[in-house]
Amino acid sequence: MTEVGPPESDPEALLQVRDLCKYFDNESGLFAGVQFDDEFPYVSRSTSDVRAVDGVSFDIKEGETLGLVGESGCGKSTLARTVLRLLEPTSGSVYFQGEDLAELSGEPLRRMRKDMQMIFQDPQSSLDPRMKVGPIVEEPMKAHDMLDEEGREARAKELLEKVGLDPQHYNRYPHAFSGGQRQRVNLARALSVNPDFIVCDEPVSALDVSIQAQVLNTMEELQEEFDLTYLFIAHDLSVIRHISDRVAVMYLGNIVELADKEELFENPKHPYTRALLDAIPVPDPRNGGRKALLSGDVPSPIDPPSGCRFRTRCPEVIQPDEYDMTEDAWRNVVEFQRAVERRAFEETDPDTLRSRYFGNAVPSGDAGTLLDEALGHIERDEWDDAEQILSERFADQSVCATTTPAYEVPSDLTDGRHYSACHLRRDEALASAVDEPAVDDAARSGAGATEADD
Ligand SMILES: Nc1ncnc2c1ncn2[C@@H]1O[C@H](COP(=O)(O)OP(=O)(O)OP(=O)(O)O)[C@@H](O)[C@H]1O
Repeated sequence: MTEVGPPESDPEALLQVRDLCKYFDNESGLFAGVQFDDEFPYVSRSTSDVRAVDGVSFDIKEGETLGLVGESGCGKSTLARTVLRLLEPTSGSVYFQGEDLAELSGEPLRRMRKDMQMIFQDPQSSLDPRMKVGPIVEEPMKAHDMLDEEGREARAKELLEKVGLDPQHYNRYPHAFSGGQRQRVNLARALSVNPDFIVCDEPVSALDVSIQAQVLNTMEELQEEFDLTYLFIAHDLSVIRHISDRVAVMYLGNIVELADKEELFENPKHPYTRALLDAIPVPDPRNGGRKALLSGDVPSPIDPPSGCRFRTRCPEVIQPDEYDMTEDAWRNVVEFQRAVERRAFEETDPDTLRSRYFGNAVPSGDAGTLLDEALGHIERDEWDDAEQILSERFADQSVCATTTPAYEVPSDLTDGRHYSACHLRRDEALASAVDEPAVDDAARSGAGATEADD
């Protein structure tokens, strides 16, 4: 396990998450996923764990909204549930108001949970259709023995009004409300126990765009009025931009970038963040609606890439030190290696492949010899051998594969900190650490980078 989140912790933060991991066993059965070794103790770690959250660290300050964004399946919901200890962490720690949640159980944990509420994506299924909305809002108060019956009803009505609903609708059933209104009922329910912190897991994703902004505005007003702190999860960057103070970008179980909102959107430092921003739909249809999308699939969280998780799709993966290819020749090698790995073509003739993939720049020297060997294997239909040469001698030799990146870089647009898990930022991180030697240990010693351990 390797810590790959922002390294420093703010002791004043409301929530401190440190090196948090949540792995799921992907198989069932007595010996499923267990590897047998020749030596005692004979059994080592599970080989089929889904590493949904793998070494995540961040803080959330009181009163702020941290946006958490990433593609479907990157681990956002698992992270949220593990932070709230609805899921037991595999390792790592979560401190809330200075208390280690792992140390709590029974009544103290229950009390702490009152201060940490969650709102889910689907307002339809999170409301019991057989219950009227008044009692739905009162339910958490009842569970925590808050107020008497009359007091709870009065508070429920007051909260319905605060979230923008008619308190007269206390006796209506959820089906009588629209999607946006149902999400407002969820908000009222979460607020009923007077929490400090709310995890909002895609709360507006199921709503029409026109309704989304209204619900987001209400959430901002409530934050102000009730001194709330939000962890706000969304895959939609425009929603994240609307509501967040700071933004964390997640990819395959890791946080790859974290910065103030303005800094992140205007000055993204991680190629994955840039790719996400480039994929935002462009309103002008003459631009084709969307700009470049990421190529390739997200790798499996069961066997994630070593080093930087994004390296197998990264357009800017770094050339191994041992070669001295031109920028174009290296890009061509990367593209060819990925095409061979995906078996993206059937052509086997070396000259045709050379002109198709290396028209503008062919590697020379040792790299050229290796490429010739790989092309020879393809000509003989030995695809696995070609793939092995290209992966082992090129992709796996990159610093992006051998070392896990974790850098603190200067924030150009705001006073906040800017974390970027990308080796392209190493020099920047080191230079800023030299300017301000006391700032951060993580930006030294390979700027927090660690040898890949997988
Ligand atoms: N109970 C589970 N058992 C095994 N794997 C799981 C379990 N829950 C989640 N996963 C896997 O963990 C990874 C992260 O899932 P998670 O739902 O946290 O992602 P997400 O970013 O919230 O996605 P989405 O936006 O689609 O909800 C995925 O590969 C998912 O298949």
